[in-house]
Amino acid sequence: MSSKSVSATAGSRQSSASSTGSIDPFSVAQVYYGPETDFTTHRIGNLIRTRTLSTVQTRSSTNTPDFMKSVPRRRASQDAQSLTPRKFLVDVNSTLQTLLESEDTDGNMQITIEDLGPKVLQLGTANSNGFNKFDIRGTYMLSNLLQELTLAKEYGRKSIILDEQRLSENPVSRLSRLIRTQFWDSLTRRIDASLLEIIAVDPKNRSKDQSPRIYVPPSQKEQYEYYVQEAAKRPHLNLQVEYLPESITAEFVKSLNNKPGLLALAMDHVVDEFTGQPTLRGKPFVVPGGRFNELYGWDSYMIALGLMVDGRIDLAKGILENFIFEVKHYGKILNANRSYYLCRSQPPFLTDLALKVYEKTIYDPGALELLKESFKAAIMEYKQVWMSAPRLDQESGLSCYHPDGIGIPPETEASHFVHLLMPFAEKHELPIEEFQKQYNDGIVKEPALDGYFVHDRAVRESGHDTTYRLEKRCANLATIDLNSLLYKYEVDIAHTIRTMFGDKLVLDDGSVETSAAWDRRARRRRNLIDQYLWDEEKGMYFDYDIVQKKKSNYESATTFWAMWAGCASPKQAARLVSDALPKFEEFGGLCSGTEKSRGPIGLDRPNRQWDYPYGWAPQQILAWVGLIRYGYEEDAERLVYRWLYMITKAFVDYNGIVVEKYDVTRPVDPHRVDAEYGNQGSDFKGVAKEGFGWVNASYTFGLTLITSHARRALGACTPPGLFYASQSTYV
Ligand SMILES: OC[C@H]1O[C@H](O[C@H]2O[C@H](CO)[C@@H](O)[C@H](O)[C@H]2O)[C@H](O)[C@@H](O)[C@@H]1O
Ligand SMILES: [Ca+2]
Repeated sequence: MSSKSVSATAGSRQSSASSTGSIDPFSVAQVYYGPETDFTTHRIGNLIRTRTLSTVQTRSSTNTPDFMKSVPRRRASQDAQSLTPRKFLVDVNSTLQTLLESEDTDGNMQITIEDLGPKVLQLGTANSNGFNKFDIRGTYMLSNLLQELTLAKEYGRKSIILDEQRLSENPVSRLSRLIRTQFWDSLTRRIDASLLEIIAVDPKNRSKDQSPRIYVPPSQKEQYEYYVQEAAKRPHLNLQVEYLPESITAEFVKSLNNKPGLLALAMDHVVDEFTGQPTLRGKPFVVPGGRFNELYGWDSYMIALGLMVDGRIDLAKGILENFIFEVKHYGKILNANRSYYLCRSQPPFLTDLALKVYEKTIYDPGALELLKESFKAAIMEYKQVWMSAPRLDQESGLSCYHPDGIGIPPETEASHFVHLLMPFAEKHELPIEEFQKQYNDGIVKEPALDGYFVHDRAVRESGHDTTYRLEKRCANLATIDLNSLLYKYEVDIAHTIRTMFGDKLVLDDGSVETSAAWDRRARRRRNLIDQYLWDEEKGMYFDYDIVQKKKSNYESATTFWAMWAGCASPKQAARLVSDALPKFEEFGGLCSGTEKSRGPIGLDRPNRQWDYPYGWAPQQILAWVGLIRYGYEEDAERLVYRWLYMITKAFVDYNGIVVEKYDVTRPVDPHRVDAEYGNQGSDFKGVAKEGFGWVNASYTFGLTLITSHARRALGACTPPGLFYASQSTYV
C-alpha cells in the first residue's frame, strides 16, 4: 500500500472557466452552474449580495457578469444576424415549468419523440436582456434544455445565462463529453468515509435488515478498525462492521442472506489533509449503475476499456488493484462485492486488464510490480477457481461456470422465481414467501429445485443471466466464452512470464512458474476447443454439454470470443465471418443469440434478457476486437457504426438516455426492453447522470474504431443502411 496525501474529489478537477473570465459553453455542470457563473450574486470585497433576475434585466455595465463582458453588446435587432454564438437569459423555475407543461405531454419528466407537444419554445437572448426571443425547436434541443434546467435547479440556480451551443451540440460530442466529464465521476465509488452513504446503498437488499453493513476479511485488522471508527462518527447510518471467517462456505454465505452487506476492498494508507493524521482511503472503482452499486467482475473490465480511452487511468488501475485484493482475500474475482456473491465469480479478464493498465502506466513507479502482482493473482485464480472442482471437467479438460451456493439467489427481483416456485409452494400448501424460507433453510426438501439452482447460479456466474441457452444446464456446459477467456489467460501468462519476468515468476508460496508450462496449457486448450466446441459444418463454435456428451445447438454471439482470445485459426475466423456473422448482425449491431435458437416466446415462456432480440455492450466490444485482430476491419467498423448509431439515436430521441442493454432489432426505441428486471438507466427524471457503465465504455471505445467520416455521419444521425449505401457508391 502506498502512502499518499488525500487529494481533492474527482469531480473538482474539471474546471472549465478560462483565465479570461469567459466560461466554456461545454463546462461540466458543477462549473457551468456553479457560483462563478452566478450573475445574481454580486461580489463587493468579501461580501456577496444576491440579486434578482429583474435587477439583471436592467443591467448596468457594473453588474455585467465577467463572462458576458466578453460578448460585445449589440442592439437587440442584431441578435438575428449575430455570428457570435447566441446566449439566452433564462429564469430556471418558470422556464422549466412551461417546458414540462407544454412539451412533456406524457408526464414522465422526459422530453422524447413520443411527446406530442408543439416542439418549440421561445427563449429570450442575453444580449437583449431577454427581449428578443428565439425558438428552441425539436425534441433534441428541447430535451437538452430540460436536462440543463434540471441541472441548474439542482445547483440551486434561479436564473442562468445558457449557451445555445449547449442545446445544439453535436450529439456524438455531447454524449462522449458527458461520459468523459460526468458519467464516470457519477459512477465512481470507494469504500471509505468519503462515500460510505452512497456505496452502502443496495437496492437489491430485500431482507428485513436494511442496516448498511461491511464485511471485512479476517486479516484486515486495520480496515476493520477504520470502519468501526467511521461508523461511530456516523451513528445515523447505523453501519454494522463485521469480520468474515477464515473459511467461506456455501452454508455461511447463505446464513448472510438476512443481513447482506458490502465486502471490503483494497485501501491505501494516506495522510488526512485536514487532520494531518494517517488514515485509510479506499481504492476507487466504477459501478455499472442503476441497481448495480458495487464492483462487478466483467463489467469492470469493459468499463476500464472506456476509462482508459477517456484518460481515467487512475480508475482503471483502481479496478485492477481491487481485483487483486479480491483474489487474495475472497479467493476469486467476485461476481460483485456483496455478501450474496461470495461464492460466485464472473467471466475472467484479469490478464488482459493488467496488460492494458501496464501499457498506460509503463513509466510510473511500481508499474512492473503491479503487473507482477496481477499475474500472480491471475495464476492463483486460474488454478483455484477455473481449473479446480467443481468448475473443471476432468474428462474433457475444459471448464464450466459452476459456483457453489445454497438456495435461491437473494439478489434477484422479488418476482423473478415466482413462476418457478409456485407449483412447489402449492404442493407443500405454503404461501410462497414461507415456502422460499423453508426451502432455503432445508426444512422443505426439493431435489428438483436444488438442481435448478445449481444451474441458475452458474448462469449468473456466466454473466449471461438469463438466457434459454444456459437455463437448466449451465453448470454442464463447457462454454466457448469461458474456454476462450482461459485460453487468453494461458497465452498472456506465458508471454508475460517470458518477456517481462525473465521466464521465471516466483509465487508467494515459493513455487516457480515458467512460460513453457503455460504455452503447453494454451496449445492443449486450443486443441480441446477445436475438438469439442468447433462445428466444421456450421462454421462456428458451440458450447459442449459434458453430461450429454454432445454440443449444444444454441447459436450464441459468444462464438466470436474465440476471435477475441486468438484461439481461432485464420480459416476458422473466415468461417465465423462468412457463416456466423450474418446470423447475428441486426440493425443495431450484434444480437446475443439467434431467434431460431431462442425459440417461441409466450406467457409460459417469457423473454430472457440475454436472448434474441437483445444486444449487449460486452458482446459488441469482444466481437469488434476479435474481428480487427483477424483483419476484418470493415466488418468491425460496420458493427461499431450500427451499435453507436443505435445508442446515439436513442440518446437524441429519448432525452439523453443510455441504458444497460438494447433491443437491436428496434430502430426507433431500442432502449425499450421488456424482459426480466427491465432496463437499468431508463428511470431518471429530467436528466440522466450516469448512463450505464459498459455502454458508456462501448461508446467511448467504439468511437476510437471508426473513421472521422463515420463519426460525422453518426453526428448527423445517418442510419447505417444509408451510410453504407452512400459509401458503396464511392467504391
Ligand atoms: O440481480 C440480478 C442479477 O444481476 C446481475 O446481472 C446483470 O447485471 C450485471 C451488472 O451489470 C452484469 O454483470 C450481468 O451480466 C447482468 O446479467 C448479477 O451479475 C447477477 O449475479 C444477478 O443475479
Ligand atoms: Ca415525456
